[in-house]
Amino acid sequence: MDRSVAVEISKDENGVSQVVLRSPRGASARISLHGGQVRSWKNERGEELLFTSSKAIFKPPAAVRGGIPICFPQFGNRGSLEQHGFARNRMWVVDENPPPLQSTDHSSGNAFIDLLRKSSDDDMKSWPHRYELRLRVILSVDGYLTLISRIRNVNCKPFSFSFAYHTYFSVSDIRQEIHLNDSEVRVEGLETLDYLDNLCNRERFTEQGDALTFESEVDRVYLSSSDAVAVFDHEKKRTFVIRKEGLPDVVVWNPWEKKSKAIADFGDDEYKHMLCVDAAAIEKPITLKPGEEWTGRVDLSVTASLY
Ligand SMILES: O=P(O)(O)OC[C@H]1O[C@@H](O)[C@H](O)[C@@H](O)[C@@H]1O
Repeated sequence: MDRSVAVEISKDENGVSQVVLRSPRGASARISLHGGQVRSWKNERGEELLFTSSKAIFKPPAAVRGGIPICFPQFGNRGSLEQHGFARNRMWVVDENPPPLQSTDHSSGNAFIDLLRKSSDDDMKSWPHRYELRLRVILSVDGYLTLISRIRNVNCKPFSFSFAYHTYFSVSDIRQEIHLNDSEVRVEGLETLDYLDNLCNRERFTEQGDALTFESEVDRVYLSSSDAVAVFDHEKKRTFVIRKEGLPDVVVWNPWEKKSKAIADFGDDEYKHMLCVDAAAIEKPITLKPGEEWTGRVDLSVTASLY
């Protein structure tokens, strides 16, 4: 594929560069250099697959409420840094000459872009470590989205970090109570796992249900999950499949009614139409010695449901 056709670089309304990837069949993904954040992922019919709040603030430095913000080097408030770390609030650059990635074959016509964030003096004030964070975003011919992050320690001492692809999926209506007979939105692949409940001081519980359905606020970190998790959306007749490598944990978050009202850049009723399911490394932070590199990969696919 002629890469120049599949990848466009332009500026958004705030003058921030953004990259649009297009598949030959009409799917697209838009990535902003603000936060290295995937802002949009559309299928071949032009339907948006990621949620973005109608109250999202697009002016840097705040992260945009929606899409796929990158949480690094901290997840949530589990540390002394700002919530979810600083990577999502910083400017990234296009990496014109990234080191080769062994695992991925792009010869089949996938569109992709490489972004880079290097530690700045600002970062060093709160987190005194030199790092390079590379992100490759790939849109396959089928319209599937792959994000591969590589973090390298370019320091002379070890450091540890947490990481998450904080993925806001767009769903029809998450509320179980309005669906009498069926779970319109449910998550499978987390059955029997232990999780840390952020709503109960991170206490550890074991998932009992066959599938996760939703009737109130959820804020959990599922531990050591299998490498595939699925989000079924009955009404939209589609299923997201999240496959991951190097990312043992899965965050599931929905703020529900009361919390939504307390989030300034989030509409009061928008909780009904979003669900965050994040591939992440949280419980056991990753430690890198000088010169070492870590890779965390997520593959997001969406299929039409068969029911
Ligand atoms: O408002 P933020 O910083 O984007 O975070 C949103 C949520 O992100 C989730 O991943 C966390 O588990 C929640 O605790 C948090 O409230």
